[in-house]
Amino acid sequence: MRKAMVAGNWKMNGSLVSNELLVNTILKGADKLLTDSVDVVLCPPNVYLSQICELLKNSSVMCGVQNISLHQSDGAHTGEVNARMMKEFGTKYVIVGHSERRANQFESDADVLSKIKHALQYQMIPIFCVGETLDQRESGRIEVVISDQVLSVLDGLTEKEASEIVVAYEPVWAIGTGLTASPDQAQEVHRYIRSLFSSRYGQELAEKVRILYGGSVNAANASDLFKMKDIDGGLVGGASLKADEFLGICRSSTNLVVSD
Ligand SMILES: O=C(CO)COP(=O)(O)O
Repeated sequence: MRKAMVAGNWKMNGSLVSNELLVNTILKGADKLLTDSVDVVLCPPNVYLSQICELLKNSSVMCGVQNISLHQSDGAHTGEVNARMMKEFGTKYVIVGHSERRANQFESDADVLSKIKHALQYQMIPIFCVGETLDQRESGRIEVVISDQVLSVLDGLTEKEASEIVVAYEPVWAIGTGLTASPDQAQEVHRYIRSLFSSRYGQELAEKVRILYGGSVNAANASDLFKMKDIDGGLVGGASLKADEFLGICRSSTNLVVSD
């Protein structure tokens, strides 16, 4: 059975004061009943990692990061932070291949694969993001784009590594736009992603992989999305900066329809 998961990607937002208020309010609402049924993860900007990990220390809410360096070894890489350093703070998850980094930092599929491998080497779970642009969707290329992104990673992973990652389907046109994919549109792509895992590694492994949806998720639309068979939770941007919205999304995910 797949455990639901909701991860908040704070992107480049926050301050020492606002973070403390946000995390403490989330912690008040994220009781054991909730975190027993959904993995709740907060991914702040790196500079706040120490603060957030400290605030989360005795809770069942987990900490993640938004990126790790492509450079695995310590050394002369000005401005970079590697997986080993993140892990020292107790970081459990790392977002890899987000469309904003693919577009703005020119991260390639090969970079994404390297980062996934670095993360796994330090026992961090990668949240591997894929998704098509509006142009790609409208020109009927969703499956080509998604399979290129997914297979370029699966081709470089062992079966064990593939079983350890989380996938996030984030249609680029739905990120930060208020345009959410409909539950049916999202389910269709999630089912396709799972079928790619299944063709490569068999149904049993594919059924264990968690596939999150991201793109304008909020407390009002989350439960309809999370009811879909292959949607196992969410990767949330804007709404993760508001405690009530984020907790509402986490609660919706506990209604997940999961397979045995
Ligand atoms: O990019 C996202 C999460 O990684 C989604 O962002 P929004 O929820 O703000 O659309």
